[in-house]
Amino acid sequence: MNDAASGTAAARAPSDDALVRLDNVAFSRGDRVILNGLSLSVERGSVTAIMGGSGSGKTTVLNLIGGRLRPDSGSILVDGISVPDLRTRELFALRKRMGMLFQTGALLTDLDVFENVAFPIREHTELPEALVRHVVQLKLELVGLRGARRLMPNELSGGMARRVALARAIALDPVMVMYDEPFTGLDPISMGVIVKLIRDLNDAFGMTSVVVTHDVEEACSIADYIYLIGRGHVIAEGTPEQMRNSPLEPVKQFMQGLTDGPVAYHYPARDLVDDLLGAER
Ligand SMILES: Nc1ncnc2c1ncn2[C@@H]1O[C@H](COP(=O)(O)OP(=O)(O)OP(=O)(O)O)[C@@H](O)[C@H]1O
Repeated sequence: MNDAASGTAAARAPSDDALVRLDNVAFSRGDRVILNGLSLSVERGSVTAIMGGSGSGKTTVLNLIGGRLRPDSGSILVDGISVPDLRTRELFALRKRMGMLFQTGALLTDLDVFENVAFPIREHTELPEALVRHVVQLKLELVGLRGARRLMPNELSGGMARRVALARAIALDPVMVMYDEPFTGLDPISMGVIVKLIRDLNDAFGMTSVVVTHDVEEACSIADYIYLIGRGHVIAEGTPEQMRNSPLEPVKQFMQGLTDGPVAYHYPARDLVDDLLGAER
């Protein structure tokens, strides 16, 4: 890692130990270019944060890594495997190795905590019931909620629900977990708990974590390496310290939470005057 926060994906020396590598990825939805020449890599065993303004394409990147979306061009390798080239069954197998904690974190509302965590195990394996129970208890113990296993989702606080979702994301012992906005809507204490859990689980089990977030403080406290994306590609990258000290305006703007600056705040739209004077379109 060198010369970071300098604004290009080439800032980090290439490493053979990347679990995920995106190279020159382009992705559009209709006429709208979302990603255009995005390159990044995620080192094995690391916690890597992907930051960027709203709508900058962070969730899209996770969906591309997980094979839920296909790039228009560029390559996406996970553990050396080209994700866009996988057939459905192979993709399914790869996804078992990737835990995902979605932004909405939705637990299945009709199932209790225990059954929510058991769900992916029952879906993806044929483990005998006794072993399923064993695994679920262990996962719940890791997030401190073994005692809450018979509660229903509507009986949980936001922080507890997030922890259950985390236990579910690691139920199948994934090599990598992707977290989409894991801190959103949590009070500072619950946020601190989730930050610590993500870091501790990553380190204790030798996992690799990718965390998409807007939260600068949390990203800096949890991540080994940060990518800031905008305008379809990596604007800057570096360790938290390098990002904090970056002289680049877009990085300063983002790290200091300023709405005015080079990073676009507005979703692309036609001219305001045209909208105010023109007919609805
Ligand atoms: N299913 C979809 N259909 C059409 N456009 C979409 C769809 N999902 C996302 N987009 C658009 O793609 C762009 C990137 O979305 P994405 O969710 O990746 O951004 P993000 O950086 O994760 O944003 P946020 O932080 O607000 O969640 C946005 O402009 C969004 O409107």
